[in-house]
Amino acid sequence: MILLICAILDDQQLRHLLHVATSLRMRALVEVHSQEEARRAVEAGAIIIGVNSRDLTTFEMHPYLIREIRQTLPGDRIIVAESGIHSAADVRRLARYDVQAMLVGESLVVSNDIPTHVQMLLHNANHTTQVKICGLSEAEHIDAAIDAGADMLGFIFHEPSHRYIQPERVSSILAASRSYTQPAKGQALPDLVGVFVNKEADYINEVAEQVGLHYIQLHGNETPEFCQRIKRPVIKALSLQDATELERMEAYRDVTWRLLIDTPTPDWGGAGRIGDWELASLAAQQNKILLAGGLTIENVANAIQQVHPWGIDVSSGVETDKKKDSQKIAAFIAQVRQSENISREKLES
Ligand SMILES: O=C(O)c1ccccc1NCC(=O)[C@H](O)[C@H](O)COP(=O)(O)O
Repeated sequence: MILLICAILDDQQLRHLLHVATSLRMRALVEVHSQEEARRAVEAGAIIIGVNSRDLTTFEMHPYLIREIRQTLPGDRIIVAESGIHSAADVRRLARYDVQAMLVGESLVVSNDIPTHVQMLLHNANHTTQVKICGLSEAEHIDAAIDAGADMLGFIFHEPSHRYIQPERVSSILAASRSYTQPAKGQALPDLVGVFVNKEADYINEVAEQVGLHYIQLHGNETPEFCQRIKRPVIKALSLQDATELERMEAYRDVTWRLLIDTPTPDWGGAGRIGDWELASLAAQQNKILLAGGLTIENVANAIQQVHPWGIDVSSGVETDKKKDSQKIAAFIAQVRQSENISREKLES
């Protein structure tokens, strides 16, 4: 394998060296550090694209660059995340961006125990469950979610819900969150998810831009065609009534980022009711799903063990009297991580 750094090659050189590599049956890792370089790499025909978070001229780190660049790269390329990969949270973040490989240097060099560090990175790349805390509306609960290691934060833009938050308020509560504005060392910032029910596509795209949402969760009757009009990766919530409905998922597979399996309820979602985990586990065998509906500190370990979802989504289960509860948020996420450690120990024994 050879390394071709986009920043020091013009288009002609890049194409030529890719051609030479292919003719010698070598593979090329084409490294990029901007959207423009990513576009050039794709146009030159690069198959393996490395997104380096480190700016090689200033050595400054841009850990969230990969989130933006990944969304514009075609799904058939092999994506390698490069630089700044230290913690479990860093690796879970990369798993979320569907990168296929990671290139780790510094964190191994400075580690006192390289085998354990490698094991930790691999475990988090392959066996962790993404956690989304949904229905947030106060800075203190955003702090609690980030401190506990939440992977995604959800905001409800559905007016009839008691969890409704005005889009303009999201920026102010994020600005008021100490953990969001000044994350501790080793802490990765979660991605922001906006939850909408049967809203116009233009409105959703506008709110996404205004708030800086990373993902859009569509929780109503939105069709696969509608999902394609959304300018951010879509999480489509589906409430499956029975096994015949598993076919319905297929129509959404190519036009969404993830599917979320929720319990059918008249108010669309967030009702705190457990769904059919057997059905969800069939769905999880076919797709990377988020499991939602009535998850709590008490039942989440069983849910993960039975369903094997890619991620889980909770709202009511981390509330007391219909308000988010920081202690429950922390205990819920701790429970998820503990259940992963138990499964890892089982795998290793
Ligand atoms: O939370 C709401 O009020 C809500 C209203 C309308 C559509 C979706 C809604 N929530 C989405 C979620 O919070 C989750 O995706 C999921 O339904 C979790 O629910 P819960 O059973 O409360 O954990």
